Amino acid sequence: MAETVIGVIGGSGVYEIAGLEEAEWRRVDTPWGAPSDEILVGRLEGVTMAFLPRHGRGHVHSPTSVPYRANIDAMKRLGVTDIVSVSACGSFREEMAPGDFVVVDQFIDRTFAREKSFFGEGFVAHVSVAHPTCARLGAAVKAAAEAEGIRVHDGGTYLAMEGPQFSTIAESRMYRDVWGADVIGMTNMPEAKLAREAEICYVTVAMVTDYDSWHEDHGTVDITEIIATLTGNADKARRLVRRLPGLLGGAREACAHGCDRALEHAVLTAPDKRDPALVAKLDAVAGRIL
Ligand SMILES: CSC[C@H]1O[C@H](OP(=O)(O)O)[C@H](O)[C@@H]1O
Ligand SMILES: Nc1ncnc2[nH]cnc12
Repeated sequence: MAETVIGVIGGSGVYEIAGLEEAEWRRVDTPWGAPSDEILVGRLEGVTMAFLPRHGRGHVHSPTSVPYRANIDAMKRLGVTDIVSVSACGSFREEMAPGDFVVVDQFIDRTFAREKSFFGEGFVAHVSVAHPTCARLGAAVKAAAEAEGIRVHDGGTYLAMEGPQFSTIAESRMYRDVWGADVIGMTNMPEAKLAREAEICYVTVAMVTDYDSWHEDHGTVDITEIIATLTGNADKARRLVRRLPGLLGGAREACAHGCDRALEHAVLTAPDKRDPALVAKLDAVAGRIL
């Protein structure tokens, strides 16, 4: 059995978590550049946790400029086995109201200005993201939310847009009525895809802040209202996170859904054709199969 190391990527409004023992902010260098910030590493109920504020403390990185590859690589270097992303989102469903949490299980990736893979020329690999989140981790975060009395929806499709502007009314209606998305945000892609490439279990807890711009009774998206809702959501998120060590435990078996073996048959480039420079950069992400 391997040791569980829980990684938490905090989104807008979630820039720290309190209560970790032996906690220290650690700088982690990666071949993909610097992560969004230092990573807070500590222990909770005997389980190691690593917390990274996605936008950096002080909210420095835009959704487009977040160094997604460096963030996931840094988590891997720290031994993280399970990543929980806590992210603000807009809602396309009446019943997914501001203040509710949604355990996301599908994505529509509409981002277009980001590096989306660790692999490429000289080391080509294709992983499956048909099931982009880990069902075991999803069950744990749902249980954690319920234990904290948070209204939580089990399953939902997250549309990842490029941003930083919010959607037009026409886009908002199309995402909801034609594409069937449930929530919208700007950051969880390519993060989820990169976590899969790095063989780390990943799940998104989407924290609803607004009804985007489709809802006739709620007007259009308004950043002031979002920020007001964010504050309450962030506190709930921190309470949810504190429940995770108890639910996941300190030791873990191989993931039943195969997230931790995603690279098993994924690499197509013949060993003698691989680019040594790229292989060197993959020491953490693909170290298990190299
Ligand atoms: C706070 S408004 C929009 C901003 O919030 C979300 O960030 P995150 O996913 O990191 O919580 C959304 O994706 C946008 O980046
Ligand atoms: N309506 C929205 N669209 C995109 N990202 C968001 N984050 C929070 N609300 C959002």
